[in-house]
Amino acid sequence: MVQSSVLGFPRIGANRELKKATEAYWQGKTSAEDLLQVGKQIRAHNWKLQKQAGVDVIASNDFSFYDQVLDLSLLFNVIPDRYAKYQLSPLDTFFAMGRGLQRKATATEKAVDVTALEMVKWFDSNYHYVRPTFSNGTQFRLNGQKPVDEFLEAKQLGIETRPVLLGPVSYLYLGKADKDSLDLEPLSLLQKILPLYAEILQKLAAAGATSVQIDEPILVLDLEKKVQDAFKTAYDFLGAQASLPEITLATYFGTVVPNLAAIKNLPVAGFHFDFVRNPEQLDDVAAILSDKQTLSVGVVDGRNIWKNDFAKSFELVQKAIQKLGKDRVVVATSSSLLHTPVDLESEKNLKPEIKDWFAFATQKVKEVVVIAKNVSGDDVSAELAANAQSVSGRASSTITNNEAVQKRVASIDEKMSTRSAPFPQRLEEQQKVFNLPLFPTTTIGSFPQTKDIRINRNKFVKGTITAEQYEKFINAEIETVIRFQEEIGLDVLVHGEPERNDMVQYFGEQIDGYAFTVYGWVQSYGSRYVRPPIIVGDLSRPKAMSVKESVYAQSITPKPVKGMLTGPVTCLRWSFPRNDVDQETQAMQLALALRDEVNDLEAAGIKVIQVDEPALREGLPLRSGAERAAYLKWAAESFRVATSGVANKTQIHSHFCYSDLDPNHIKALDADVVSIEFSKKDDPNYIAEFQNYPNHIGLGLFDIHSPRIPSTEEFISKIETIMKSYPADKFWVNPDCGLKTRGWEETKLSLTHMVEAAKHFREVYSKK
Ligand code: MET
Ligand SMILES: [Zn+2]
Repeated sequence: MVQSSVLGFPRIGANRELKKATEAYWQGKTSAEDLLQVGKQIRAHNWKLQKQAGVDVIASNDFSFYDQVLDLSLLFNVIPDRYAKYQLSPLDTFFAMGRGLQRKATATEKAVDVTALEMVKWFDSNYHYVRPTFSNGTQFRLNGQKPVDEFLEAKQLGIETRPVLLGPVSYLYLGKADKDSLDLEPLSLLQKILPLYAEILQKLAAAGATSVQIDEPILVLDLEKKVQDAFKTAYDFLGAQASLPEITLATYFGTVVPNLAAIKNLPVAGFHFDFVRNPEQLDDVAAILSDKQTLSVGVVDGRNIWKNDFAKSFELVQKAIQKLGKDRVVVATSSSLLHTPVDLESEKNLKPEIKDWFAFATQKVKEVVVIAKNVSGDDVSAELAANAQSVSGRASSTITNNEAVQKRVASIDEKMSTRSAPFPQRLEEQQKVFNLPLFPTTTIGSFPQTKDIRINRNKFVKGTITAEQYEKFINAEIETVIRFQEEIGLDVLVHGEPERNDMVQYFGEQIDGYAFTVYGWVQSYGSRYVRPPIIVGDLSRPKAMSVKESVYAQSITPKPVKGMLTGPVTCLRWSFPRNDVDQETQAMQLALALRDEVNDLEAAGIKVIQVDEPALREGLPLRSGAERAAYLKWAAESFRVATSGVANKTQIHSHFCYSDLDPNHIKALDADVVSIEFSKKDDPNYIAEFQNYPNHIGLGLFDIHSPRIPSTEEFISKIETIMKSYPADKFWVNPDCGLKTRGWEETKLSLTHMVEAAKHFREVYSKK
């Protein structure tokens, strides 16, 4: 029998139980025990679901209350002193590292004030992990035994699982040195951390685990020789330990072929690779296996929602079987299913024709089993026939094709993607319009999405309030936001985005060619989940999408109000894209829709327009080379197509967050002003990288993921640090990102302090 394997299952619960439980705990409404109980229920549910579907290899330790990388930092005691010193419970230390903590002293507890660790994109996905942060003083030791506890929990339910752990080389490589130890090279800690891996694996073996999945996702990156060599050091060490479970070394989201030398001859029981992204790697990877090693063939996509094409998957798995034999091949998901929504069956509003094209995590689990059964010789003819029908139905559907859109994309030329004057000239014309002071202040767009906003939006969606009532409500919200910004003296205002459920979904709903789910949530970071819209066909904009709200906001204030749009690359990346049309084409279709919107905003009197591209970086192909160069070219071009239809005096802003951004990547967008997430980068080298950025830039001054309120002095000292290597005349003052997840109280104070700091520097400079 060919075995079936699922590398990980979404942990948020079918009804976002995890979000509700963690947030209630953070707000002090429930106890730690309550929270732990919810985690236990979700895990049990997920394991049983997979067991019942007939999956042979089910993962454990794929659950986390915040992030699986942060779990490992807690497990290995990689806890910077600024957290450890408060001696919080392990759970609270964990959350403090993930999201920061600011707590006033009480009769029994000391005050706590600490920012979050850096959060970074997980490869090219929209998931974010908390970056392991190492110091010279880090005391590695095991802190609890989460993987063992969860293995035993499943065992008690009668379910044998395969624990999953992020591997030592990837764990270190994805981390960084803390600001007190900048010379520390994380990989130099390998010898210190390997004994901990051995220890936890021994404990797992003692608990009855016969095999483990160790993820080394960095094997799909360009790796220097010393990183490649670290694999041999690490796995030879583990291979030499007595009584460890068998190791399946897993990697995904790309091809492993350029790094094959690093994993050849490693003493592991088998490998897992992603054959959805790179089916062509089969011959090369099969060639390096020793004759006992198994190959887990990832053919069910862990990153998208399209139904598997069984015929294609069989062909690939059969090919693997021909090379290796049935008992050395495992049929698997390409990666963890963390990146897919939980269950398609919850969706009642999708058109049946379209719904038939999708598979969510619960359906993917079944697909893996069907494929394994079929190659094992079991009769699954009914499943095969249904699958073939839906695959061919999608290919020939009229929903997917719009000729007018295809023609317009073909007509895009150089002129459409170039502003009519270079930046210095545009700036001069813009200064005449805006007459902004030095250190102009602005925000990134959204203001707190209060409960009241959500309640009214729901009422409107359900039809219990009329469109007029809803508009009145939204306008009142906009007015509150405008008045507040005027009051504290911000220079370039925003309308606050109260009408938006989500920055991509809001536009997607107004663009033809998209489909939407009701329950299709996917974890983005911590308790923040997104519900990516699905691109099913050619994309076009039937009418203006954002003009009404922007025009209203501008009508009630003399200060400039930014029009706010989500850029083409971000709309693409934060949707589930089509897999039958290339990404460039989808981005250009979106760019044209946005170009019409930008032009409409300008015509309606909006003088500053921000087109956000927070996902620009995550779309970057993981390896350097032709594919990456091509991406950078079309990504920048799509932004310019969207924004180049305006006059010189219209100021185009853009915004980036969530990632290490290379200033060279954003230069080609030619936006007049960009804002980037910056507050958690305590790295002077990173600031210096932006020194020569030609246009204006605002380096984010506070972390909007944390409720923590920085003082005016803190802002001043931050700005001072940045100014050591950054010119004052290009300096914008703004937060890291939008404020939608924050409360009003902290928003008011943080922004007030930020504006005070800007005013301080204006004074200083007016005296110079
Ligand atoms: C993730 S980037 C968010 C940008 C958006 N304009 C906002 O302020 O929320
Ligand atoms: Zn942002």
